[in-house]
Amino acid sequence: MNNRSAAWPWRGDTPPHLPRPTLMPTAFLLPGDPARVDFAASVLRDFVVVGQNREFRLGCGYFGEALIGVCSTGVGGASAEIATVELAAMGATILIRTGGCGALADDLSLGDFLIVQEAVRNSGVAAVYQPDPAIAVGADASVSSALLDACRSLRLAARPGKCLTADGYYRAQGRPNTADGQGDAGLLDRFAAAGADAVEMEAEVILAVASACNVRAGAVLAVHAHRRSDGWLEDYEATQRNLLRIGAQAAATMIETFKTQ
Ligand SMILES: O=P(O)(O)O[C@H]1O[C@H](CO)[C@@H](O)[C@H]1O
Ligand SMILES: O=c1cc[nH]c(=O)[nH]1
Repeated sequence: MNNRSAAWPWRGDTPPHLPRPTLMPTAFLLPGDPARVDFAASVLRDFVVVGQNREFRLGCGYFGEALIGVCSTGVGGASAEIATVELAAMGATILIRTGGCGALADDLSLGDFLIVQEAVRNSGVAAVYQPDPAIAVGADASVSSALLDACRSLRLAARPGKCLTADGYYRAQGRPNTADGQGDAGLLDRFAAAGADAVEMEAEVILAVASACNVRAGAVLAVHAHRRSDGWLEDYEATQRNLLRIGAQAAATMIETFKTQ
């Protein structure tokens, strides 16, 4: 018998998209790329991949005594919305995007980290959760502060700032859609004029959905590309491991902080 609800198609406490861990962490790191989940084995103790369905690869391990989950969101707002809703409904209370971005700000270099304080309003998926464009979509201040502290203690170059979440990678980020096509530098100028230090594809959605689900969320973004100098970080692996290290240290701090309050 099919007794699943179309409105909420969970089988009991099992979500329709994400694998469910037996022991559910309260804090999750959210890379876009499923391959980055496996890098967590070098950051978290006893790291185990729980499973993968579609773009959602999920694993768990320990940072000190803190149990931390890592779950890929896939590319873009639609799949990031699914991951955020399902993790929140499974009991996650802290979500930290650990992703890559294309920098716009001149003071950001390849391999630097941007700690997102706010997303410039742009994503259509985020607008479903916060329709008023005049209302800011921001990171939880305690998450941002824990991320900045983690960068400081790891001696990694980082600064707070604003990202812009695009609902596409090529034209939506001012790129051409053929190898010999023209990009749209004017779009990048408009993004920068609106306050964006960098462009990526999930953060505004995660922050907006997390807020609707009463979950604390933030984001640390590594500068994988620089759209002004046209630079591209080819040797990206160490930076991706540092993304997870920053996120894990901040998540462990958050878990400890909220345990003791
Ligand atoms: O570095 P990750 O987290 O995969 O995310 C970035 O990379 C993808 C584009 O290549 C988009 O998902 C963008 O946000
Ligand atoms: O330029 C970039 C780099 C990473 N991720 C993006 O979405 N854009």
